[in-house]
Amino acid sequence: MSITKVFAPAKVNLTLHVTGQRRDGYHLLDSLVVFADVGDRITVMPAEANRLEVIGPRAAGVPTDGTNLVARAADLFGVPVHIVLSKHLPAAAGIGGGSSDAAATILALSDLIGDTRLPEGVSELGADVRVCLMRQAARMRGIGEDVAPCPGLPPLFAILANPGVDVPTPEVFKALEDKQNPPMPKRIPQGMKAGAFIDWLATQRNDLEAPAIARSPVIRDVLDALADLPGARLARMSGSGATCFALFETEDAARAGASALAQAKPEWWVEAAKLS
Ligand SMILES: C[C@](O)(CO)[C@H](O)COP(=O)(O)OP(=O)(O)OC[C@H]1O[C@@H](n2ccc(N)nc2=O)[C@H](O)[C@@H]1O
Ligand SMILES: Nc1ncnc2c1ncn2[C@@H]1O[C@H](COP(=O)(O)OP(=O)(O)OP(=O)(O)O)[C@@H](O)[C@H]1O
Repeated sequence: MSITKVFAPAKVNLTLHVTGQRRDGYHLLDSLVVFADVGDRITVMPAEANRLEVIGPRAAGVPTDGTNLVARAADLFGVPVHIVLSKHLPAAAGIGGGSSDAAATILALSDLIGDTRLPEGVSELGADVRVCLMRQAARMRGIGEDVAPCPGLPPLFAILANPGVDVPTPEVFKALEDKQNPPMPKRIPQGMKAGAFIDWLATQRNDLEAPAIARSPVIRDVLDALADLPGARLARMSGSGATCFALFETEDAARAGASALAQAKPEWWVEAAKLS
């Protein structure tokens, strides 16, 4: 066994339609999910006993004990490992930090032990873990367990912005008044250029945006600031927030916008990213 390094990309919900609620309280979703080229990094090494180190610019406040999703994912394999988690994504931010870290840990351990079969208990780690294991554009339905690749989308240039407020996912779902909303159309358009695809995305929704803004009004400020940037074609919240994204037709426009926003709002987390 040797050292394995895996990137854990930010997950972005380009759309998030809440279409119903199950008896156990979990919500039914229809979401178009893509992944960014910004994310956390996981290094896994064989060890005598389990050990987890959390380092990096966004490590503060992230659990370092057995509750970290990385530790919980590693436990599913029953093999002692030393894991270094380098946090670059804000936590409790709607971009799947913990879920993507858990998925990356599963991929790293599968590689280390040379067995690509998924262990029991993956779904219990979180609703977003399945889609994060795919690491490519996907349509996610059910409560998150029904994931299908969604090929043929154009690469999108984006800014991700988070104002620094933690938004606990259960609170946002609970505050959603109307749980029965229309799904996305049966077919998601394929083969479109970025501009036309962004126009189509604008006809879709994130149903958690309103309840998240009601709880944390600063999210409205983030959306407004993103929408005002030159060349921004669409601003929307990801997941249950508070991270929002703006989409641009060119990489230059996204990079220029990210620099301007980071300067105007130094207390926010702001990153230019390519989504695919
Ligand atoms: C909002 C999304 O980020 C969209 O991608 C996900 O659905 C949430 O994924 P996650 O953070 O991995 O969620 P989990 O850790 O499994 O669930 C956190 C809480 O969110 C609520 N939850 C989550 C997923 C879902 N389909 N319905 C829900 O109602 C439940 O109250 C649950 O206790
Ligand atoms: N590896 C991890 N990184 C960040 N937070 C973690 C991790 N493991 C456990 N946590 C805990 O999980 C909580 C939720 O963090 P996470 O970054 O997964 O956000 P999220 O908004 O639920 O993501 P999602 O987009 O899937 O809804 C944090 O407040 C933190 O206490």
